Amino acid sequence: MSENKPTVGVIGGGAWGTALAQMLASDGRDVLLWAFEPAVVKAINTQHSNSAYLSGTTLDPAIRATGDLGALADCALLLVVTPAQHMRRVLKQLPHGTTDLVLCCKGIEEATGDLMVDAARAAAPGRPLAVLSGPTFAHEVAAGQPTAVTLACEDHVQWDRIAPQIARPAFRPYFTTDITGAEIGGAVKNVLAIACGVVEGLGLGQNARAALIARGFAEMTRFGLACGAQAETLSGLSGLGDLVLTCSSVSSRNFSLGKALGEGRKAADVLADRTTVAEGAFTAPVLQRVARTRGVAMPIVDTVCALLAGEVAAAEAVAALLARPLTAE
Ligand SMILES: NC(=O)c1ccc[n+]([C@@H]2O[C@H](COP(=O)([O-])OP(=O)(O)OC[C@H]3O[C@@H](n4cnc5c(N)ncnc54)[C@H](O)[C@@H]3O)[C@@H](O)[C@H]2O)c1
Ligand SMILES: O=P(O)(O)OC[C@H](O)CO
Repeated sequence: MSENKPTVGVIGGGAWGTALAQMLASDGRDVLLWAFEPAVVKAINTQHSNSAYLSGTTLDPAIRATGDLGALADCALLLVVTPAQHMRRVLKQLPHGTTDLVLCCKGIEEATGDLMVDAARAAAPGRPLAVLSGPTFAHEVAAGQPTAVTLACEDHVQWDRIAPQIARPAFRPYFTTDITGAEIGGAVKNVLAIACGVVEGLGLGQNARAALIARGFAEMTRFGLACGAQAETLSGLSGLGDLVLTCSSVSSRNFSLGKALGEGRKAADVLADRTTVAEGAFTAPVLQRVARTRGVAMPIVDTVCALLAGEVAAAEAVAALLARPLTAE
């Protein structure tokens, strides 16, 4: 056990929770990771691996796993890395405490339309909340490759508590107090990445993908501003930065879902074949609902919703987008 550095807890043993644990352990600190599946707990503790969600990485022995959320009670900081739709239920099982929760999941809660921060506030009252989001493929972070993120905090006091525990030579957080903006960027980019994957699956070329990224960013910005986000956050790491990453690579589960749709597969079939999460598939319908309530036009998001629901074929969906009335940029 490390003598000087407090143990950090990670809630969620998927690719991202495991990669964050590996990154956190890289300065010799102990990390306690809660995983949902007993087999993942066992594999981390006995084989120092998580082949179910992050294959090919030998985990630092300073990472221990548990299936008991109560075991995290003494951790100095807790990173929350469950899928968005499971977060509220998991946090309700966490013992009461005043340790900071750093929310690392990207999505909007389907049942309520809540951002993660609102769901977490209700599920774990009394805990200070921060949001970590940005262009972060898990396998690259686990391999120690340079990565920068937005760490949205309530204030400088919270930042001073959390940032030193998270920053590493190759993992660089940037400060903002715009928690809403950091959340919205991460949630909306997943839906837009599905659209970019469709373009790839249909073989429509690089011009079309760049157009979708730019017009998608316009949708993200309209929605974010309507929800009180700051433009600087939306054009930063957690917004535009993550949008560019996720819209450019089949390493993205959202992009690869879209690619499969473009190739003619049904969303339900693609998702049934996976154990990993494509958050955009869950966020898209609730994002559409909230955007309509707020009077925000999001035609690309609408198109993704129609595709996911199987209401339209990919080629028709693209044709309909291109046939919209000409307008100002
Ligand atoms: N993978 C990445 O590169 C990455 C990067 C940044 C953010 N994120 C975000 O992190 C969050 C977690 O994604 P991930 O990639 O680590 O997951 P993953 O796709 O690798 O794994 C799925 C996770 O879901 C969990 N799970 C399944 N059923 C559950 C249940 N009933 N209750 C609680 N947990 C359950 C599994 O234990 C596993 O941890 C998502 O919101 C994702 O958008 C992922
Ligand atoms: O694989 P995706 O599409 O969930 O993207 C992972 C991360 O959010 C990229 O920042």
